[in-house]
Amino acid sequence: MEKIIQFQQVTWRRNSREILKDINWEVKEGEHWCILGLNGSGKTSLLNIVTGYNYPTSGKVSVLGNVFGKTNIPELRKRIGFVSSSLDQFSQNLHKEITENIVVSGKFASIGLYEEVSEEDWVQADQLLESLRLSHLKGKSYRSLSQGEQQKVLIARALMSKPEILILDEPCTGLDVLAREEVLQWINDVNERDCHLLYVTHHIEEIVDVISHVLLICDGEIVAGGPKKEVLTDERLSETYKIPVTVRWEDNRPWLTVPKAKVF
Ligand SMILES: Nc1ncnc2c1ncn2[C@@H]1O[C@H](COP(=O)(O)OP(=O)(O)OP(=O)(O)O)[C@@H](O)[C@H]1O
Repeated sequence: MEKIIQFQQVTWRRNSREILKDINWEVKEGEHWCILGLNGSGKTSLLNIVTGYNYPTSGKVSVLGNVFGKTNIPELRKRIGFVSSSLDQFSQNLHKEITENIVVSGKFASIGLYEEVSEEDWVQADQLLESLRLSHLKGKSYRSLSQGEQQKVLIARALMSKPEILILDEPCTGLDVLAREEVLQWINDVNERDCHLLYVTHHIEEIVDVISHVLLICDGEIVAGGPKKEVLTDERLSETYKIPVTVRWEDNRPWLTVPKAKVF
């Protein structure tokens, strides 16, 4: 089985502080991972190594068969889709655009359309919108969409370049309960493509069926990584979140209970 991501004894140091420590992690073909950890635990730093924005201080990294240090990172990045709230920095441009323009722009890693779009690209965007059940949003400006629809459009945009890895960094932040369930169900359904999800969240109940594996990080170190049912235990999550917690499963989805906390 091909390895999609492989970290071997990876550390990442900044200002003489070890932010990631001795990370050993493997994502294999067909696996979809969720990454959990407190604020500042190192999730973004880890993902920035996958996308080549951070370079490991020591250790070995390979992504999609490319060994870091011997590979063309910009070329590799074209094979990785990324949806994060940091896209907000483009929001002024984004809000004016209509759905299909935003989706097709995913081909060029831009927000506005500055390059010639071929007939083929429009057909692909059209097919994508249809297969993702988003055709009804065509012609509508981004600003007129609900937050849930906006998230779906950004994910569709990331899929336009047919990524082999899709990073979703807290895609449900800011959504109300109903919109969140809709987006989660949609992610669950649409992920029948040859694309490996890396899903970051602070809410374990967002670990829907499609996510097969979980990585727990605490203070830059891996607490556990593996099949979700093995990893999401009271003990390991309590260690990750530094507070006693209990997990219960409902319809194959985990939920967290936190005991009454002392508020200082
Ligand atoms: N470029 C950098 N230089 C110095 N320190 C950094 C850098 N990037 C991240 N850090 C520090 O590394 C630690 C881990 O940060 P990181 O953003 O990876 O955490 P995170 O788990 O993604 O947090 P959050 O859930 O809040 O997004 C933090 O203490 C952060 O301040």
